Amino acid sequence: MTTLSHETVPGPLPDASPGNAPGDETGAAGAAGPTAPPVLSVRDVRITDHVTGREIVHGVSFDLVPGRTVGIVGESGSGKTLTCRAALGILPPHFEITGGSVEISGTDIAALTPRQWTSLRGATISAVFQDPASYLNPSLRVGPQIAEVLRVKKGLGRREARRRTVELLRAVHLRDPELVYRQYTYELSGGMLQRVLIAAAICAEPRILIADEATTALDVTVQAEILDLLADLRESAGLALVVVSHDLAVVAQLCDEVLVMRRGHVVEQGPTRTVLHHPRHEYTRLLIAEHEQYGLDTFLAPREAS
Ligand SMILES: Nc1ncnc2c1ncn2[C@@H]1O[C@H](COP(=O)(O)OP(=O)(O)OP(=O)(O)O)[C@@H](O)[C@H]1O
Repeated sequence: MTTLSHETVPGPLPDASPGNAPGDETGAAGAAGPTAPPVLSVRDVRITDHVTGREIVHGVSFDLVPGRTVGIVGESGSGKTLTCRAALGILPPHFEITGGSVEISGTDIAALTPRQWTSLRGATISAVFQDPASYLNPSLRVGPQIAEVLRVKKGLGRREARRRTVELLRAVHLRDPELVYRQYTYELSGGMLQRVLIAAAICAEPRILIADEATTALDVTVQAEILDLLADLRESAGLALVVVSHDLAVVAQLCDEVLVMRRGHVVEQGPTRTVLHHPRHEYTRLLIAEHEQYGLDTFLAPREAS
């Protein structure tokens, strides 16, 4: 992994993902290149809320290959999280995929048994969400919670699981991993917690990581570090990433392809640069205009000249 740097900070003006040469509209090839078979294939997915009988997500499609990143942006309530939860097999109880399909490493998830889901989650597809505290048990030290996942998913013994957990905590750039291992969530800052959660999400070496607003609650500098970390993991482990964000700057920094969602529809989709430089849909233009006040224009301007 590379050293994390505050210089890549973001805020709002990062460049697209590291493998992208200027003008390369196809984006980073990452570990496997764009022609590798997709690890995640979402085809015209529709999601219905059975309480209201209404379709909430009206057809989302994308393919994700190792080492690449797909971004999903859009206003609150547009269906970004539901789409991710559908791919993870964790839709809220009264929601259901009512059209299309999701394939993980070539397997249609509709055919998976609960037992198969259990072995797939964490080991093949994993996720980091916005609120770390809600995914870690506050009454247990954080290290043993990750070690437990390693024991279950990787069959490691107690001592080896502990050793590997400390290694993972170091890999996500926590300064004193031995100490963090023994700490409780309330003892950690937001940025530290988010790193712990990333360590937990990647501990079983998944091929796909979904980061749903994973940096939203963090200040700009910590957000930059976490984004760097995700980019590092993508490069070093060939992770395929799905990044959900309301922040176009985050998407500009990390994603090869972007989907713009509004009210359950994908209104625009394509290589990140094409979408950000030449938005075709009025709503995408609006999103970009909203970001310009934070400096996305300085990201866009040099590219327009190239
Ligand atoms: N557990 C739930 N129960 C009831 N309605 C839900 C639930 N989860 C999502 N919804 C509804 O489904 C729609 C899509 O929600 P979703 O969480 O996918 O949006 P989102 O784009 O991720 O929004 P945000 O950016 O605020 O997270 C919204 O109208 C939301 O209110």
